[in-house]
Amino acid sequence: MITDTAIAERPAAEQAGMPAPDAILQLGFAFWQSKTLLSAVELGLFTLLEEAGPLPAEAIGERLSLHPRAQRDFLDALVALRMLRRDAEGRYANTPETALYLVRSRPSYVGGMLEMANARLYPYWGRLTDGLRTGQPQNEIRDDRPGLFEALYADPAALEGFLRAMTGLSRPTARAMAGLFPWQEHRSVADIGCAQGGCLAEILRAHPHLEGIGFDLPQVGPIFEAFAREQGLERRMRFRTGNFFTDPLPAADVLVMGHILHDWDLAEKLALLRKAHAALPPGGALIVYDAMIDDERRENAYGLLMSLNMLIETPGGFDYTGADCAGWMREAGFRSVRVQPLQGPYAMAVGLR
Ligand SMILES: C[S@@+](CC[C@H](N)C(=O)[O-])C[C@H]1O[C@@H](n2cnc3c(N)ncnc32)[C@H](O)[C@@H]1O
Repeated sequence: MITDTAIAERPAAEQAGMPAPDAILQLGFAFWQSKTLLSAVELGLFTLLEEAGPLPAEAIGERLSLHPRAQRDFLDALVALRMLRRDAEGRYANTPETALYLVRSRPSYVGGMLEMANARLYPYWGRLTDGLRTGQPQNEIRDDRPGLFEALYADPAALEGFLRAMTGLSRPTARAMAGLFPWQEHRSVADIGCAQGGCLAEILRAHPHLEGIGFDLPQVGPIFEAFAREQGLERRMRFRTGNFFTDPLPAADVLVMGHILHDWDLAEKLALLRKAHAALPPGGALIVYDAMIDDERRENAYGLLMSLNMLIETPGGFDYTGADCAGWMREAGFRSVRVQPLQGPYAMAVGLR
């Protein structure tokens, strides 16, 4: 995006031999693009276009109750952002990417995460400066409510939205993990803090010899079980209720902790790693995955921003580098610890008991 100011400033900057301000301005206004996409997901635009498209602006406006003043700019902005296509007759349609990932009925849908970003993270990130000053969460638990999961899970719609969001977020990483870990050497896997079960389903589908357990808080059980049935995996993935701080972890050859350690402070992270070590049989493995920050803390902007998201969302959580994680795992007793990239900003740390 090039703003008017950037256009006016660039020749002046170039003439004076100075760097142009474009990158700064684009980053500063990146929320315009982001919120336009998030509103399109909230409105179900991509799903509508898949079911009834291609459609002209007026028809979309009518179906989604958009004000006539907003219709064309909203849709054409999405064309310019490469999220929609417009044909010669002025009808709008999905791109191959939005058709695959932003249509609600598709198993490849990643919009659950964007729905949560729109409903929760977008307003809470508006208070980032308060979080930076106070070190306190800026979400539902800002006013001393018990904890993130207790607050979320008290509201069934928020619970379902959050769990669906986790599936959207973790599916590409789970797919990479399904291909990059030697699953053929193991028979069972337990996903600790499994949410809806999206990660487990990807692993089990790729490796038909494996049996899986999803371990999570009791409120998650019915949603996990419904998802397992939907995936046709109800015989191979079972739910075990438990609290990973106070209850024993399930027995399995491989334990997975995805997006778990980053929710907690250092003492809690170490307690979870020790507990995983104690629960595994000799030769068993722990896989930790997160948007691990590069060891120099210079490159993985997503991982670093995810850590700021933990500042907004939790009392003590933070993201960490692969070297941090490997060090903690060794401290907890794991051997042969290695860190391996998965996809995008994600990496896994694997350690053996
Ligand atoms: C950020 S989500 C990660 C979900 C999933 N592993 C993934 O990567 O998509 C954290 C999960 O941990 C679960 N959880 C939080 N506290 C827990 C506890 N004390 N015991 C068991 N599960 C817990 C939550 O219910 C949620 O499903």
